[in-house]
Amino acid sequence: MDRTAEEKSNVVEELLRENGGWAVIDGGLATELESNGADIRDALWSSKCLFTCPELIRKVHLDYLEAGASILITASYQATIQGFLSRGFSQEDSEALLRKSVELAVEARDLYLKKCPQKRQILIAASVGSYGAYLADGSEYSGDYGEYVTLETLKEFHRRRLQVLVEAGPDLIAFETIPNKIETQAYVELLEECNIDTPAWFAFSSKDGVNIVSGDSLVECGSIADSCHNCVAIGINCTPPRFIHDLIISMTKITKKPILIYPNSGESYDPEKKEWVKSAGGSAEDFAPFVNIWHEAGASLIGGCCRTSPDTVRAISRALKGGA
Ligand SMILES: C[S+](C)CC[C@H](N)C(=O)O
Ligand SMILES: N[C@@H](CCS)C(=O)O
Ligand SMILES: [Zn+2]
Repeated sequence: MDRTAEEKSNVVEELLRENGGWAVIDGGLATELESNGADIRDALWSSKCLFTCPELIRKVHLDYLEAGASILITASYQATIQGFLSRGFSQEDSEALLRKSVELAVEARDLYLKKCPQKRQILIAASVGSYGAYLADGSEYSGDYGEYVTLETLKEFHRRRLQVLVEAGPDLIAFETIPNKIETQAYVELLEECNIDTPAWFAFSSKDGVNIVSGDSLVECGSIADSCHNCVAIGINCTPPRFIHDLIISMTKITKKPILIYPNSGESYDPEKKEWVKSAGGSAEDFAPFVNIWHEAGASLIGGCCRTSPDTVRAISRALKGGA
């Protein structure tokens, strides 16, 4: 049965209510695909797996559900029509690959619920990575697109991709690793212009605990997201754990919507080698002891991003249940 626009927009609130005020997002999908043997050192990054090993994506989604996640983020972060076309796929096949990312997560949810004795709500969030992710040069961590990329360029870039993902029926759209104000604005305008009624979250990335990675103001970008009718949660992803607390405090000042955080391990990404490099930031396992502090500070949706694993999600889940 089709859900009404109002039912659709309440999914996050309902999940939080059912769960007692918090919910666990999954961990790094790409990271776990790599840990399972996938080679994603490629311009399409993890979205390459949509045509090379779709069954592995389904397995990794299942592993995250078994670890305690209630929200699965699809393998579409770097899946774009332009990226697939440049690899020789037709328009039709490119759109089918985008839909496939949502279908794989839905299949994992169905498989999990079939064998899970305790039924629980599980949401599918369709990942939309930035234009910088598509460029495959790590520019989602700088937000520097040069002077020729305009608001209109970005809207044109994302428009059909967003429509196809929405038509595949996810519960949510996850705008992730948003690096700058212009792309935030592009997403908000597209949701409106395309009459999309699927709820969305806006997750920004930061490398200083104050602003988002481009240097644009978190307060300003968060407020643009907050004023968007579709927006049901705002937060931070793929950011070192040591910055998270201050960022949550900043966000509590600009929104009453649920705050989400899913940090990375604190390592740095080398876009040329497509490898993560150890830094003083520590390891993913280190952040589980902080999740209750982050929850008390105002975050209600908590998970992990790059270089986190089902073990991270298990530890987050245990900590929030009071077992850490
Ligand atoms: C979130 S980053 C690690 C994704 C990969 C990057 N866009 C690249 O293509 O190198
Ligand atoms: N959700 C993405 C990473 C965003 S930085 C993935 O792991 O595939
Ligand atoms: Zn990440």
